[in-house]
Amino acid sequence: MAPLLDLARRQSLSIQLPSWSVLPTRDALYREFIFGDFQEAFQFMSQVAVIAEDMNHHPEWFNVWNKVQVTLSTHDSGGLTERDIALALAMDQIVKSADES
Ligand SMILES: C[C@H](O)[C@H](O)[C@H]1CNC2=NC(N)=NC(=O)C2=N1
Repeated sequence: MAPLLDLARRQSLSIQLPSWSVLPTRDALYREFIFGDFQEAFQFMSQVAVIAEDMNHHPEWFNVWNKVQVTLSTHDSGGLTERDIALALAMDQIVKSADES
């Protein structure tokens, strides 16, 4: 079972994951992604799905048209672990690559 992030690591999150926030109500990362349309949003979700399966670490997400609201937490550990950071970074990389293409 992955260990929960320690305080120092939590304090680094705002630097490493500037587009994400830690929810006040639970130990989880949150980001809302906004795309041009549903097709782009779903394409993003499809790309994440492959990575999530590879990592065996899955997002909690909600999609309405061009928006994807993502919450990340490690259920087996009951809160934030390095696995959540890794998946968040992977998601950021997908949209960063898309923005640059
Ligand atoms: C059985 C399976 O390996 C576990 O349930 C994995 C799957 N994906 C997961 N995803 C997340 N976010 N947290 C987990 O603890 C987790 N555990």
